[in-house]
Amino acid sequence: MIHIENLVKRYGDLVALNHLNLDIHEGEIFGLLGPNGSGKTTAINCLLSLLKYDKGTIEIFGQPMTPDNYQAKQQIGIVLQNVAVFDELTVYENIDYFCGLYVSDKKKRKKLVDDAIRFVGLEDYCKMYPKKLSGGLLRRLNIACGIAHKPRLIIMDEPTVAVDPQSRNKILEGIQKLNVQGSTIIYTSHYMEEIEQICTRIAIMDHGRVIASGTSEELKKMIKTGETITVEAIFLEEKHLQDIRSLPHVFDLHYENQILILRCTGAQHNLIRLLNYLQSQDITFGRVFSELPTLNDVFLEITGKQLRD
Ligand SMILES: Nc1ncnc2c1ncn2[C@@H]1O[C@H](COP(=O)(O)OP(=O)(O)OP(=O)(O)O)[C@@H](O)[C@H]1O
Repeated sequence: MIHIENLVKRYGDLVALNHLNLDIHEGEIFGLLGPNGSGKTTAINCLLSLLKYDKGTIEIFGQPMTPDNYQAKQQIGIVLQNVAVFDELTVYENIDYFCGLYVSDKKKRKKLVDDAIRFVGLEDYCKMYPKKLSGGLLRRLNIACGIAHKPRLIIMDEPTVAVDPQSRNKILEGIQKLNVQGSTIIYTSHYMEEIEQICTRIAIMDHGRVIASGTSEELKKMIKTGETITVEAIFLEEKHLQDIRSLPHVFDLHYENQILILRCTGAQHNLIRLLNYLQSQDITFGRVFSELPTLNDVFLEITGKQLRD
């Protein structure tokens, strides 16, 4: 459905997209995950022909995407980071206005607007003006305005930034529902939990290019980390650290402020082996937990830095 090849976008000397390649297929909830400044919004803006780029090609629905490709634009719904609604119009009127840009038939439009209102759970707020809405409700309105015309492709750029957990869950559930109803979705975020929860395929971006892509499971299989074990309130001497470092399957050890963090390759009994060792040395400790790899581990291993700022 979307083919982006070798896309380069510069802002003066800054290279925001550095030979970006992306393929997105019909039916996916495609997640673009990356830290602040990695180029997600720039990529979306180029895809929508809102920004001129320096090099590369973008195809959408099998045609080149250009500023005057209105046929393609009609089939796209956009929910951008900044809420863009009219303060002079009520909730209902706002959604009706945006839907009216695509659907002129009044009867058909009424049904679409009603569907969108139900969809984001704004039934009780139809007559309210945006200024009276909380941040979370305003975001939901922003989404309803972007998706009411039931587009084939929906692009959402960080729709949950600064949203309360209840609204966030509602938004995430809604995105999955839209996908089931037939829309392909591109979802950008720097929240890896959200991306993991809803996306069927993920591209991790850093410095304007894709550094890894696949399903969440595929991405996690690409890395060495199979398990991260944390032990709190533990006092260890250098000799212990050396012993622990040489336990089977341990490939990285971090010890600071009496917290031990061990990264192990995917193997059974890593935790038991560590606990047996601590017991054999009469070492006391507080909380212990073992975690499976996260997308942050994928990012950390590939780039050497955390996904979060
Ligand atoms: N209009 C602009 N002029 C100059 N530099 C820009 C402009 N827009 C973005 N940049 C820079 O381009 C890089 C990519 O920014 P972009 O907003 O695409 O990243 P992002 O991954 O969407 O980040 P965020 O999660 O913060 O939205 C950053 O270094 C940013 O500072």
